[in-house]
Amino acid sequence: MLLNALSQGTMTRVSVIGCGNMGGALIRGLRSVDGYHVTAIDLDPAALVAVESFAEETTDDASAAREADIVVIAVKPSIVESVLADLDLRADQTLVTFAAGVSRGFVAARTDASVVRVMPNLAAETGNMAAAVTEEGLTDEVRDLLGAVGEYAEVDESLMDIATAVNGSGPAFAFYLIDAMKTAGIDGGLEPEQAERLAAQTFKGAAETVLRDDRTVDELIDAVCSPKGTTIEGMKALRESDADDGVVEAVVAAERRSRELAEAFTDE
Ligand SMILES: NC(=O)C1=CN([C@@H]2O[C@H](COP(=O)(O)OP(=O)(O)OC[C@H]3O[C@@H](n4cnc5c(N)ncnc54)[C@H](O)[C@@H]3O)[C@@H](O)[C@H]2O)C=CC1
Ligand SMILES: O=C(O)[C@@H]1CCC=N1
Repeated sequence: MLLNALSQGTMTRVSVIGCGNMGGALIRGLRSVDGYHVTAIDLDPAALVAVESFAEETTDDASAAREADIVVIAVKPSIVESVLADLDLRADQTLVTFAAGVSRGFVAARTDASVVRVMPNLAAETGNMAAAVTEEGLTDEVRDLLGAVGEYAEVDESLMDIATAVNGSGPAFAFYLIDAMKTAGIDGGLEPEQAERLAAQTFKGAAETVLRDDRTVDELIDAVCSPKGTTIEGMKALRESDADDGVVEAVVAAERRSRELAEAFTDE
């Protein structure tokens, strides 16, 4: 059946080069959707073992990427150039680069494939990825791929540094905030497992509400705050704290680092 789908062109062949945290998350996420034939490529045998039950093929041979419709590069930024030097892609292939700070032009200058730059995040694994993608080089095939594992925003490449901070690094900031809520729950007497479940599910539910509900965030906060109730007291404490500043500082620091990284990847 797989062979039929491949020969009829209803299956998109995706090669993922670099199957660590991010490449592995994409591979795991694609396993839950139909229509993708995934080849996992990595030099580290342990990385291939970790994804072998989620991919159709695993190999340490990057030339396997010649068979793909879409080639995803998910190696560390410093390795992108050497990976591209060893790849010989065709003009009818699409190369998706995940590397932070590496410009689309830097990659495009080193391959015949058509290039699109994406800033993904780890939630690809559960189909909840938030990704930013450059308008330049974007095809419906890539839109479908990103849509298969989450939501995406099409942005001008000049916005990639801020996107890297907000949605690329963002999961780490959210994990940190969930942990703070969990710790407060434990301090109040909940078991660690209960506190983690309640805190994480609360963030998940709140995020889902923001995405689906037409009300503004301020209106949603109001909906939780009963007059003379509990939330209003908590919100007073939160508004008087430095919480907003801390989040802004985290995003600004990550954005700044993305710009610094970019300076190392220029052909000028
Ligand atoms: N980790 C994350 O949450 C995110 C990462 N990214 C980007 O994704 C890229 C990968 O990051 P991570 O997955 O965190 O790194 P990682 O270190 O977890 O994974 C990189 C993988 O590349 C493999 N690799 C190294 N050289 C290779 C080669 N020549 N050929 C094939 N495979 C090779 C390594 O063995 C490793 O398994 C980076 O460019 C990063 O900026 C983007 C958004 C989020
Ligand atoms: O920390 C990093 O550099 C990568 C890019 C965004 C998330 N992780």
